[in-house]
Amino acid sequence: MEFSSAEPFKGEGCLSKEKNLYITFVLGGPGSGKGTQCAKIVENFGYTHLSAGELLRQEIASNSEDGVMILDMIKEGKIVPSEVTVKLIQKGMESCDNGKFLIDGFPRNEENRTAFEQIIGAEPNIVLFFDCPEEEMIKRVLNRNEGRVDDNIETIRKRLKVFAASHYPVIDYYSKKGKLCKIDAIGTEDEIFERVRPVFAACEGVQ
Ligand SMILES: Nc1ncnc2c1ncn2[C@@H]1O[C@H](COP(=O)(O)OP(=O)(O)O)[C@@H](O)[C@H]1O
Ligand SMILES: Nc1ccn([C@@H]2O[C@H](COP(=O)(O)OP(=O)(O)O)[C@@H](O)[C@H]2O)c(=O)n1
Ligand SMILES: [Mg+2]
Repeated sequence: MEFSSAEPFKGEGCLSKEKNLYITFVLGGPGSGKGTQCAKIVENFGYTHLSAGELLRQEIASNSEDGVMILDMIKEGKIVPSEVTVKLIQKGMESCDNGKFLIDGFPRNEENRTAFEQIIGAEPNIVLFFDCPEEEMIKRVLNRNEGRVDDNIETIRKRLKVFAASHYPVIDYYSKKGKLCKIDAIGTEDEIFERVRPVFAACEGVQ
């Protein structure tokens, strides 16, 4: 486990002036189990879960100005312009008293990463990366059954290509900073959570 950063981040951004932020980015390909494990982390460690994809889907559902553009991008498996996504994450963070956030499905590329740093003015304490083989991710997404427009084989293939092309620089960046915690995402949901638990249990004492 390459992970060292346990201190809460006290930066210059508007959010971080108001409260101690403790931010975890949760990364992994489509179907790697990010949302499933986030629910368990929330249950056990009291974090606020902000899924970038979910925030974007809510924006589509609310018929906002950007909704049509976001829907087009999601249908094609493309990454929505970072400013749009980061503003939604910012709203989610600001509307919450708790400073402990799980930011799921973000940053998906370097542009996402730098936009977060610029707009929020904070960086993550930990980055979880769920490492899962493509065939397993395809199987899980096709069985997901949540009625999502992007859970079909054609869009999954596109999303996997985007993932393969864009995630590595982000992972590498946080690995070099000693913040990356890579989790083997094969196994039952409970088995995987037992790999996740120690990461958060180790931080309990310093929050
Ligand atoms: N360890 C696991 N083994 C088998 N299926 C899983 C596992 N974890 C999650 N799933 C299922 O796989 C699908 C994708 O999981 P999800 O948490 O939505 O992944 P992600 O948010 O990374 O796309 C869901 O239907 C979920 O119930
Ligand atoms: N940071 C992000 C996260 C999601 N998205 C879009 O939202 C889609 C669904 O993201 P998601 O995180 O809900 O998907 P899963 O990995 O959970 O299957 C992605 O394929 C992108 O089109 C984005 O553009 N930027
Ligand atoms: Mg998800």
